[in-house]
Amino acid sequence: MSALLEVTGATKRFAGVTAVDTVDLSVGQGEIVGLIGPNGSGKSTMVNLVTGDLMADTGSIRFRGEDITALPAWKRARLGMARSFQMIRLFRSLSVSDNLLLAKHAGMETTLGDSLMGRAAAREEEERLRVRARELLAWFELEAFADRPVGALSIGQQRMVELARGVIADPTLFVLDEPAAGLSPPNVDRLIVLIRRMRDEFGMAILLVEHDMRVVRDLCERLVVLDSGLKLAEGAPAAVTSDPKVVEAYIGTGWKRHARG
Ligand SMILES: Nc1ncnc2c1ncn2[C@@H]1O[C@H](COP(=O)(O)OP(=O)(O)OP(=O)(O)O)[C@@H](O)[C@H]1O
Repeated sequence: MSALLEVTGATKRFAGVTAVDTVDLSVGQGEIVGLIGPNGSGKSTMVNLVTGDLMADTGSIRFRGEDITALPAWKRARLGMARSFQMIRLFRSLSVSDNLLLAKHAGMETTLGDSLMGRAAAREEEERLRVRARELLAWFELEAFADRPVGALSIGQQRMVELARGVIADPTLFVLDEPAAGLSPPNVDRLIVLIRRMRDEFGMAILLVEHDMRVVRDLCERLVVLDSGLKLAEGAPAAVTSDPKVVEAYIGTGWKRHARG
């Protein structure tokens, strides 16, 4: 069976720096794959190549059997790709509920859709969307915050809103860029449970960039390690995190401490 996502030989250079160097990466249907590596190893660049926020200089990307190498981010989103960002990107002055509704609208051809469906049908669609947003807010235990501006929420709650905002688009692949960043240990525990449930209940595959080794080891079925833009290792988390060349790449970065913790 072909992979859901198949990146072949992706390369991205920035003035003198090869941030990602001929990297292959695949994610299967419903699989949770972790992308790890020391600071500056190319993880964010790789994620941006997958989502279309950056275009690869060379290499190809296939998603759901389609060549998406030249597609912009919004077209990849429409094909079923969602993402979260390292620095949370939400509309801080808008309510939690409106952030979800806007996310779904961004994936719909609203103007064209309205005229094609007629106003009654558009209203029905709007109502369906509101019901789905309420369901998801309950799923993420955010109902009590539905009408609050996002900016008034804690970082942990904002991370949950980001996840809900991705899930409302019904993605087949959700790309998460450091979802545990800035979370307290109890919130990291909760995040691990929720991400696994997202995959199990909604059937989506997850590509995860993460520095927190507990998250990576608890959640991921496969790890891909980058170092200086190159793929250094790939495999099951236990084998990869004890691989001497992976440990060596991380020496001096503080990761060994996390890895043992
Ligand atoms: N827009 C850019 N312009 C120039 N150089 C860049 C740009 N983006 C990334 N780089 C460089 O590419 C390399 C890889 O960076 P990238 O952010 O992808 O690494 P990372 O593994 O995500 O790092 P971190 O773990 O610190 O987030 C680094 O040397 C970085 O300085």
